[in-house]
Amino acid sequence: MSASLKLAMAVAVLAFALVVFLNRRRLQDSKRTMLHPPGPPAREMATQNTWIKFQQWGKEYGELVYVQEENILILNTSRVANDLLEKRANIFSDRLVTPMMELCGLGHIFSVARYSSAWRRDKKLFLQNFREATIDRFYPYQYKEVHKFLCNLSTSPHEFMQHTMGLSQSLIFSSIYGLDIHPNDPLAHMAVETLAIMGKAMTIGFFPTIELFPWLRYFPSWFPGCGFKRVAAQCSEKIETLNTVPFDMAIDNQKKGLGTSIIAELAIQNEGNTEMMEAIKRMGIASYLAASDTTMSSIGSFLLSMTLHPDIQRKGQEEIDRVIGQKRLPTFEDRPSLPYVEAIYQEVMRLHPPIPAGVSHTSTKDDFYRGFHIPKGCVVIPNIWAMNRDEELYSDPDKFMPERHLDSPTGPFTSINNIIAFGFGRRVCAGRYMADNTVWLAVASVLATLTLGKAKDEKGTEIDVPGEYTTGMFRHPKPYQASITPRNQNAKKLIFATTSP
Ligand code: HEM
Repeated sequence: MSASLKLAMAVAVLAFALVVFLNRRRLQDSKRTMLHPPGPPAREMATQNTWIKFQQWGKEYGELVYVQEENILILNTSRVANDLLEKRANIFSDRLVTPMMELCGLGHIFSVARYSSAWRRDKKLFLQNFREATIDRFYPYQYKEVHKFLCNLSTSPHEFMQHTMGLSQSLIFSSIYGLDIHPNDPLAHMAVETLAIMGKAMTIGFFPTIELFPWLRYFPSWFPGCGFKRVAAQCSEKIETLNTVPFDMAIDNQKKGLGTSIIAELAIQNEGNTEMMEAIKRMGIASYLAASDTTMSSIGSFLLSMTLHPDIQRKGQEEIDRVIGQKRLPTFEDRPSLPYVEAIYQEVMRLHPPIPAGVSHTSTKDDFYRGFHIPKGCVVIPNIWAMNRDEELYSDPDKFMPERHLDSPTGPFTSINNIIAFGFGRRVCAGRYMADNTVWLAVASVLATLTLGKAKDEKGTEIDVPGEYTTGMFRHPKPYQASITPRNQNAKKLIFATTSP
């Protein structure tokens, strides 16, 4: 090749590179000047009750609130959530996995994992086993655990919060692994602790040093400001134990003929397939981590709502007496005949979503919506709390009012897709059919047999119930005192008949 040809080619390559460079610069500049949705500066972000702050911002800035320095977009109505997270699910289905989450060993838990082929395989496995058509395989476990819950509430009513947690935990261990794990079992304790750390690790602003200086992850835990590493190491160790111990126990039980389970059956079907075995393990731990705090929160909110609203409780009880009578406990077959009970359930899910600020989605490319630019990598927070209190959809939105569902055009028996508490699009709750059944059965069974009310002090004066909730990723009623008694002798007999052999 002649020298002049080489020179010409070099010039051409340089010119091409310059054009690409300038184009990219122009694109970046234009993106920088593109219009983002309005919003406050990052310093106004809260770490407690974030959903309430986001709701207030919604009133100030509108349905879309953008925190530019953090590339965070808050969605305050189901309309915008539907447009972005459902209709544009190809863009808005990723998750943000922060360095802290990675250190905690959460990166591969599929409920919080990145949107990838591994996630798709795990979700498929999950949906195959938790889809609506086969969800009745969990009925026997749900009946057993809810009936045990009724017994526990009758025998030690003051421990109602522990019983609610026990129900949510035992159900998942029994229905997924076939294990009878008592709430005092070290495994159950470990799971509760893991969830607590997980909630913190996923809350923006909770571990500020690692968020601000991600490279600190490479420093030892004794280094000033690196205490988060100790927390993360504990979490990751617990996750490993939760991933393997119940799985191994389930397989062992199956081999010894001590009982089967969905996990053991899947493991046997896929013996020798290491990839699938790992996916089955992940399904187990993902179920546990996603199911227990959420189910417990919903049932806890139901108990609190009945304590605070005796008139509503009475209407629910009257419907059950009228439709089912007092000679048996409610079953899933009764559900379509109990509109008021359904309305109570729907109202609990509306007013008290267990994850009020939802689980964030992340966008995988630039997008434009309503004339606004939503940059790639944007953390999208679906503020379920505000969506469920949208004044355009719900009159007097802060009021516990089951009747609103009876009066709505769709009636109380709406599609599960309309229960916003279960999230959105491709990341929608994978266990929602199971969760929906468990919470409904607990609601109907408690109404059928027990009466909740305010506890009384030694002078016979009612003890106030402030109706307060915890803050954090999961929202739970704070401890309070309640009176829980069987509705009558017949109800007592029904409750204890369920546990007699
Ligand atoms: C009342 C009970 C429950 C509520 C309110 C609830 C709510 C949610 C929410 C809000 C999400 C995030 C959705 C999103 O990203 O938009 C989610 C995800 C998930 N839930 Fe639930 N959940 C409940 C019970 C359960 C149960 C019982 C299971 C399993 C047995 C479960 C398994 C999952 C899984 C695996 C995911 C992750 C889905 C994904 O990332 O693709 N959940 N849930």
